[in-house]
Amino acid sequence: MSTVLKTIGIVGAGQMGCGIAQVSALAGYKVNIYDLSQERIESALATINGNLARQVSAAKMTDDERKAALSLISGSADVNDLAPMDLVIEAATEDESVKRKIYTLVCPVLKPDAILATNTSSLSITRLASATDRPERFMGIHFMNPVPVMKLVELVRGIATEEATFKMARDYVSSLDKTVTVAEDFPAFIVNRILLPMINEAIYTLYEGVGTVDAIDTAMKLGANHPMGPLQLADFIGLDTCLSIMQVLHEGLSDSKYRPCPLLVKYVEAGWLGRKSGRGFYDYRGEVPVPTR
Ligand SMILES: CC(=O)CC(=O)SCCNC(=O)CCNC(=O)[C@H](O)C(C)(C)COP(=O)(O)OP(=O)(O)OC[C@H]1O[C@@H](n2cnc3c(N)ncnc32)[C@H](O)[C@@H]1OP(=O)(O)O
Ligand SMILES: NC(=O)C1=CN([C@@H]2O[C@H](COP(=O)(O)OP(=O)(O)OC[C@H]3O[C@@H](n4cnc5c(N)ncnc54)[C@H](OP(=O)(O)O)[C@@H]3O)[C@@H](O)[C@H]2O)C=CC1
Repeated sequence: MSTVLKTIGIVGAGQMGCGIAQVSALAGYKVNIYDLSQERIESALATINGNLARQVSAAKMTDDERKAALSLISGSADVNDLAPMDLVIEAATEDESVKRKIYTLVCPVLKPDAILATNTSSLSITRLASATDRPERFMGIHFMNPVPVMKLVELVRGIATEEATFKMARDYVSSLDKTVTVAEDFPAFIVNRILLPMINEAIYTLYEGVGTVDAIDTAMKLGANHPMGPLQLADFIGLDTCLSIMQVLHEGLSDSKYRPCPLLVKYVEAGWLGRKSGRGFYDYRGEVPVPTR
């Protein structure tokens, strides 16, 4: 555990917020999750409990460890409950206007010396920092999905981020037994600058009829040794998040090679967001995922 930070606030009880809460509690931090509705919080706590219970069943953790971790996590739809937190990590929807509104709400509640971080996949840290009252104590702490499994965390400084802030974030990430890589504040940083164009190209490959969903995913799993096919991974990340990242790359780098595939745009417009909405390139409503094209 970090010697300075003891309490972690999380904004956004989605898939990333749950994962960050889980690994933080397992490392001994007291965690408070904030989201818009109590219903969302309850569902997040149930997800975290389910993940920990699976670890207990697989004899990877004792039931006492599960209980100890759960006892460190609380959640509420009252933003004032973030007031005592030393570090608050915003993991809400990948939409700049949503994040800006959250900072307007959260900053007045926080201790003056609290650190505010964002788990954004792509947005400018410097620009997000300008919507806070503490650009020097603001930075990107970018976890990968699924958080409990993936070893990497990208750290991204904005132009105003102080060295003390960066060091505290690095110590926190190391205390979770994760590996830090440092990225400069460019659109989508390192992992998504490389990964998302590959996923977008896989969607173009489907759109142009080069292969079916199954053919494309099998090709990349068995032909390139990827643990998930690119369309399966897109569904796992969330197609809304994939589209937002491609839009940030396209606009931020002004290069047509990052143009989001029109099929990706259509799926998001249809509300087909991948696993989290029950349908994306696969249909998740049955026993096993079924390719939709
Ligand atoms: C968009 C961004 O901003 C950045 C990103 O995150 S990009 C996405 C990066 N992530 C990836 O690329 C993931 C690629 N996929 C994989 O690595 C693997 O398919 C996977 C680790 C997700 C699953 O691996 P697998 O071998 O097929 O499955 P499985 O054997 O069931 O699971 C392996 C472990 O992961 C855990 N796991 C799997 N999915 C999980 C989830 N959603 N949440 C928590 N734990 C999970 C399992 O419990 C299991 O743990 P143990 O080894 O302790 O038992
Ligand atoms: N998915 C991925 O693979 C990765 C995502 N990220 C990044 O992490 C962040 C979260 O992504 P992810 O967890 O996948 O997204 P999800 O859609 O799973 O979760 C987002 C959560 O934020 C909540 N939310 C929306 N608006 C507000 C608000 N104003 N106040 C509080 N909570 C709000 C949503 O609530 P509701 O559903 O009610 O709107 C939802 O619970 C994004 O910035 C994303 O880019 C980073 C790494 C990997």
